[in-house]
Order: sequence, then C-alpha cells, then structure tokens
Amino acid sequence: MSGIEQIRPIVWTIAGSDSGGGAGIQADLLTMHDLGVHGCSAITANTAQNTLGVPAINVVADGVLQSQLDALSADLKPSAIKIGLLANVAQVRLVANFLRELESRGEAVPVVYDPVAVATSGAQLTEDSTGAAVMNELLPLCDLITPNSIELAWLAGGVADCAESILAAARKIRDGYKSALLVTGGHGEIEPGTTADLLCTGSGERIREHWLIGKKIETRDTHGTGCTLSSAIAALLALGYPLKDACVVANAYVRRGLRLGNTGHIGTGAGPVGHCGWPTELRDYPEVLIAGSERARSYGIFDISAAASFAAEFAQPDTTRLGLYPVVDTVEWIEKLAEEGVRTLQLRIKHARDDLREQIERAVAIGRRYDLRLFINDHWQLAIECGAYGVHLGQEDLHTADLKAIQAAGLKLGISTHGFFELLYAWQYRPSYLAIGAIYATTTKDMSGQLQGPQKLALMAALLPDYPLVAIGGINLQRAPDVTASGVGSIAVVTAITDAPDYRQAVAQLRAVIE
Ligand SMILES: Cc1ncc(COP(=O)(O)OP(=O)(O)O)c(N)n1
Ligand SMILES: Cc1ncsc1CCOP(=O)(O)O
Ligand SMILES: [Mg+2]
Repeated sequence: MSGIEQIRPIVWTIAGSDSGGGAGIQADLLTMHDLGVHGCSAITANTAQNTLGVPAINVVADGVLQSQLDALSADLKPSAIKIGLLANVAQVRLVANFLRELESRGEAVPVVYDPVAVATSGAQLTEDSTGAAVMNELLPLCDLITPNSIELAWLAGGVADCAESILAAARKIRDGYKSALLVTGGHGEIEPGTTADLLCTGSGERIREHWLIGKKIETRDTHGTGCTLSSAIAALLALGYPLKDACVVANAYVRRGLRLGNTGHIGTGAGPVGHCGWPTELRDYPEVLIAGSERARSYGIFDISAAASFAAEFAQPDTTRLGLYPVVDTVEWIEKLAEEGVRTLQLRIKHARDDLREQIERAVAIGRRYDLRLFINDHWQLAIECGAYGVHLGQEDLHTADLKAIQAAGLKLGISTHGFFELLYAWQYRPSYLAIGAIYATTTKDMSGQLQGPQKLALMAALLPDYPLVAIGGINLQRAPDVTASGVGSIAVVTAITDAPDYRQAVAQLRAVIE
C-alpha cells in the first residue's frame, strides 16, 4: 500500500451473510457504498434467509473467519470496523483477539458493534451463551454498541421495555464499559406514533444521555435497519465524523431509507429498508430531546432545574440573511463598522473589565443609532438590562443562562453549534439564528477537533434552507465564496476585518461577496 493514496476510506464489516440481500453483510456493503467508503467483509455465518424468516444459520469455521481477517489486514487497512452477527463464544473470542492484536500493533480504529441476537422477524441468531463472552471480552474493545431494546435486555439482564427500564439497563452497561451506547427504539413506542433511540456517551460524572426522537414511519420494509444503522455509523466515523454526529446522520440515513423504501416491494414479508443516499432533508433527522422540556417527562430525563430556564421560539430577525457579521471586542470597532454600513455585529468581550456594563450600554446606544442587529456575546444578564438587540450563546451556556428571561425581554438569541448533533440540539430552541463553526482553522480561538470544512457546512445548511444561518471560523476574502456557496446567509469574521491592513476595504470586499 505504501505510496498509494487511498481515495475512499476502507471499512470492514465482520458479520453474517443474508442470502435474501436485506440485512447483514449485504446491507452493510450497500450502506458503505452509498456513504462513500469502500466496504470489505469477513463473513461469520451464511444465513439461509428471505423476507419471511431465517431457516438456517450456517456458521463458518473459526479458520474460515480468521483467514478472511488475515487477508484483509495484510492489504486493506480499515479506518473503522463494524461487527454484526457473532454466532458463538468462539467467534466472539476470535474477533476480540484480533482487535487486541490490532491495538497492540498501534492499528486500533473505531469499532461499532451491533449485537445481532434477534432478527426483526423474531428469529434468534446467536447462541445464548455468547452474551457473557460479549460482555467480558468484546465490549471493552468497542467504541459504540448499538443494541435494540431486546438485545439491551439480553446484555444487561432483566427487561428494557419502557423509558425508565431502558435507561436503567443502559446505565448498567455504561457503568462497566468505556463504549458509548445507542439503543435503537424501532421495536417499541414510548410516545404513541414515535420511535426513540437512546444515545449514551461519556463516562463517570460526564455521562450524557440523549433521546433521539422521530415520527414512526409506517412501512413493511424494515429488514436490515440495525445493520444499516451500525454500518452507516462506522462509515461516517471512517469519514472523520465525531461519534454523536455519526449517530444522528446514520439515524437520518435509516429513516430516509424507511420513508423512501425500494422501488416496489421485495419479497412477500418484511422487505429490506431502502438505501437512498445522503439524508438531505431535516424531516429524516431525529429531534434531540432537551431535559428541560415538558416532553422529557415521558422519557425519564426531565430536569426540574433545566425546566426553570428552558424556552423555545425566540424572536426572529427581520431577515434570514444576516450578511457580513463582524465579531469585535470594543465599542470603538462597533462604531467604526456601523459607519461603514455593516448591519449585523457582535460585541465579544472576553477579558474581565470593571466597565463592562458601560461598554455594553455604549454599544447598545450605537446599535440604536445605526439600527444595528447588535448581539452581545456571553453577558446575557447585562444584555437584557441594557436592552440589547440580541445575545449570542455557546452550547455550554444553554445550561446556565436563563433562556426564559432572554425570551421574555424580547431579545434575539444566536447559538453556536459545531456539527450535526449540536445543530439538531440547538434547533430545538428555535433560536433567532444558528451559527456553525469553525469552518476553517482559526488563530482567534482554540477550535481544534471542531473544524467543519465547507462541504460539511453545505450538508448542514441544506437541512435548514430558510433559516438564518451564520458560518464562522477562519473565513477570509479568499474563502468567502466557498462559504456563501453552502447557502448560509451570513458570515461572521474577526481577524479578516480587525487584522486587515485597511478595514474599510476589507468590509467592502467581504460585503460584495456575501451580500
Ligand atoms: C456568530 C458567532 N458564532 C459563534 C461564536 C462562538 O460563540 P461561543 O461558542 O459562545 O464562544 P465564544 O465566542 O464565547 O468564545 C460567536 N461568538 N459568534
Ligand atoms: C469566536 C469563534 N467561534 C468559533 S470560531 C471563532 C473565531 C473566529 O475568528 P476568525 O474569523 O478570526 O477566524
Ligand atoms: Mg460565548
């Protein structure tokens, strides 16, 4: 491989073959191809299957499985691995050993394990005794496991058939393992007419639980949804998506496949889910439940203190296209840029200063004089007290700021997001605008690990074509055309203006591109 650049990342699926072409290896390879990675397979069992059931599970010999893994690792190095059906304890051990070897050679990659124990048809696919081996040997090597609620109960012991018992079973697994958990909810309805997946990430004190909720899609063709979901996540991880983003995009990919299906039914039973390309429509994406919302009561995560300050539906700006949006740290800059005809501005004061209130009061007064859309970063109480046009908050501020008070005062609200998950999360607040960043590397703020790039920006912007969106981070005159091509109506910049040799010229040139 040396010297040859791989254009498409490689993803392996270690799973069972479905002779009916709807689930297992077949669904995995369709998904991987659809999402732009090259799929390789190591087959654990040749199941005899159709859309009606599973007449036989023909488990491959250990040597057959091992030889496939060895052949792949000699040539086709993976960027992520998806594991599906492991038919017995010996296969669990073999795969676990193989993963440990990869780790010891410094070749570890993200591993997504879909513990395929029961097919959608109800057929049992793995020996009962594999549960303990999975827990002891495989889970410690996985980054994410994606059980359905039946498989969750199988792994954790007990039942997992309502929000509280699913949360309890998930916590039991999370207590012992580093792996994140995505419990798929296609088999039950916590709220009538909806499906809900539980995403658990982090560990110890920082464990995070999110319900991803979608309208139930009425279709007969649900075969292979679990395989499709887990291989989509592996593909997205290989493409460099962070775990939570990979989970929500994969959820949308499956929901799109359920909604659009195949052209005509395949088979006489539960046909395969469709594989219909990148999910470009918001309606396929899940809602991310917010713990302060009333709805969270049904899902066992209602937080009374979060509810005290939770609000949604903020005042909308007069336009969805906010144009050039300089972010500056002094009142003097606000005035100079207002003079140049800039309409959207942010005062972002990061250093403690005694005259903060006075600065904000002065900025607000200039804002009124020039009819600016002036947002105050961070200092939401002072923004309310001084009667500012709006406030800009980061994700972490959403848990501490009094959003009810901001809304009641009639202030506009902008929220920072970094990727698909945060975009969907912030969307639940229906803010006045959503900012997406950092698009490029920037020296203004440490955004390492949060770079989006213009292509991903365009994929996110496509979800909210009529909503005020702002792109920020490392944007300058040269990059601005690629950013505006994504469809966002506003570009926020710091250094492209404040460090420009001639800020007036920079404003004029940037406005010419953006507005
Ligand atoms: C328009 C816009 N987008 C994003 C940010 C970043 O805000 P935040 O996440 O609150 O981080 P700090 O700016 O406070 O460091 C922004 N200020 N403006
Ligand atoms: C505040 C902030 N939030 C995300 S990136 C960024 C800095 C943008 O600065 P610049 O335009 O100089 O890259
Ligand atoms: Mg802030």
